[in-house]
Amino acid sequence: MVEKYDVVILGGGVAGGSLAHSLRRQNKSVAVVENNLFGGTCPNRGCDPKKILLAGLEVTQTVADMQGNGISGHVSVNWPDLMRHKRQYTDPISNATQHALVADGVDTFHEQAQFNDAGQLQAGNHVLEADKYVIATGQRPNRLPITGSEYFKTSTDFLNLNDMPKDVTFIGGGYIGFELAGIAHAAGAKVHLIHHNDHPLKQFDPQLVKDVMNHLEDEGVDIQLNTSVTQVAKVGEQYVVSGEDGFKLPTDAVFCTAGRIPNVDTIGLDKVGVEYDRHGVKVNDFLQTTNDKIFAMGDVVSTKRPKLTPVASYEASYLAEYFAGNEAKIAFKSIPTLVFGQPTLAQVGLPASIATNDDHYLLISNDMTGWYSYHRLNEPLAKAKVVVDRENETVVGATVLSNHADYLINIFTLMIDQRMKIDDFNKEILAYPSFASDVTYLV
Ligand SMILES: Cc1cc2nc3c(=O)[nH]c(=O)nc-3n(C[C@H](O)[C@H](O)[C@H](O)COP(=O)(O)OP(=O)(O)OC[C@H]3O[C@@H](n4cnc5c(N)ncnc54)[C@H](O)[C@@H]3O)c2cc1C
Ligand SMILES: NC(=O)c1ccc[n+]([C@@H]2O[C@H](COP(=O)([O-])OP(=O)(O)OC[C@H]3O[C@@H](n4cnc5c(N)ncnc54)[C@H](O)[C@@H]3O)[C@@H](O)[C@H]2O)c1
Repeated sequence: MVEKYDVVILGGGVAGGSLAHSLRRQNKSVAVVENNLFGGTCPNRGCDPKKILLAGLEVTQTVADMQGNGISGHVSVNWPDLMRHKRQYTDPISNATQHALVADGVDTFHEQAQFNDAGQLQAGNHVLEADKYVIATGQRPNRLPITGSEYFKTSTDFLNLNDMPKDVTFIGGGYIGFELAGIAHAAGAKVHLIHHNDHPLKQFDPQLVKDVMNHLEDEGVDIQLNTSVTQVAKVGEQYVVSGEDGFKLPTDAVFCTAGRIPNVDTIGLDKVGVEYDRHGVKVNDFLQTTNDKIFAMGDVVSTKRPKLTPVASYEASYLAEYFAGNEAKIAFKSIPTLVFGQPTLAQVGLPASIATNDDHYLLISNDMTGWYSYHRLNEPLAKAKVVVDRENETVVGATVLSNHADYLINIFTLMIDQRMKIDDFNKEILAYPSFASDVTYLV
């Protein structure tokens, strides 16, 4: 029997779940098909569990920074306890998310979703038919196609490690490689981070990336740039990572952190004429695919924009409005991006480099390390670069490196999106002393 809906959503992650709830508020009949954990990557195996495990780094680093400044005695991470702390949060997520959908009147299917030859959606033994379909199947970890790739572990494995190995290696210096390297180091592992060229974290300000790397190296993390890994072999209980020019590294665990690939290959897109490339499903300015009944949103979309949770939610909100009859094109706002750690590196809007070649912009750089807010906890690194549009007297870009860069970058994001005049911002009465009140000294 064919089950009919207004909208069927493939993938019950951040984007899929959020759209389903919004569509129920419009009294539309909705089904969500999820083949793994409801809630998707972010709360189960991404942002949230990662940030809980980062607590280990935050606490140990803060105590270390404060030695001799009123704090004595070191603390260490008990990984199994920290993992239990994480699981207390993550274990209930999938069931709770599915129950919330069901309670809202959404039909949920715990099945692999795939289009069939008739253009309907097959979900196990169920055949679902809808006026509109939305692909929100996200991404999965990339496995570099080298000899021994079967030995690779992924970010999902890392976020579920029962015990922290003594020596761990990450291949790929992107967001995930850097964030997990910081967590593993704080948990007591000897950490190696191997990157194939000389610009890891290529989306970020190169000088501040250098500061992050110097800091990690001072802490004892081994960073190998310009090293292409060609093989992983199992030797006894260990693994040996080999690369060009005789590179050899014995280690206890190898995590492939060399990017993520969109889940486009197993959902029958060719049967319904939906085009995609290696970055994901191709969409127009209405998030519509090359089949006008089928839309796509979130990480699975082919785009150069950062693939992040708030972007997935934003696209879900856009589609809810579009399906309600508001047919404006999607317009993106500034997207702040962060590499969480101690320090955290955060960026939004135009990069600092733009101001070096264009007189239209003024670059204001500050080393905030000695400032009150950072002196308090004796933070070793606190820097900010703010790009100002000279004519309009507004902030158009910012990069921040500090343990609390996430607070500041959100303030700069608001200033950019609201096109707030710097003078107007400086007239606000903000709680003092706080990171936000420091912004007046940064612009
Ligand atoms: C380790 C890690 C850390 C991250 N940290 C951050 C962070 O700090 N901040 C941030 O903003 N973003 C972060 N992200 C990115 C963030 O998790 C994603 O941008 C977000 O989850 C995207 O939401 P989505 O709904 O598009 O995809 P997902 O949340 O991945 O949801 C897609 C869902 O579709 C399901 N699915 C796939 N194929 C099928 C199929 N054939 N049938 C049925 N279901 C299917 C999947 O199981 C999944 O549940 C992180 C990601 C990772 C991996
Ligand atoms: N804090 C956050 O917001 C956050 C955190 C984690 C993940 N994410 C999201 O998840 C996505 C995926 O993260 P990611 O770190 O896996 O991807 P990424 O694209 O950021 O980084 C992958 C890195 O691996 C490198 N690489 C590629 N091939 C390699 C090779 N053969 N050898 C060595 N290095 C190689 C790339 O040059 C790149 O620097 C991000 O783009 C982001 O959207 C966000």
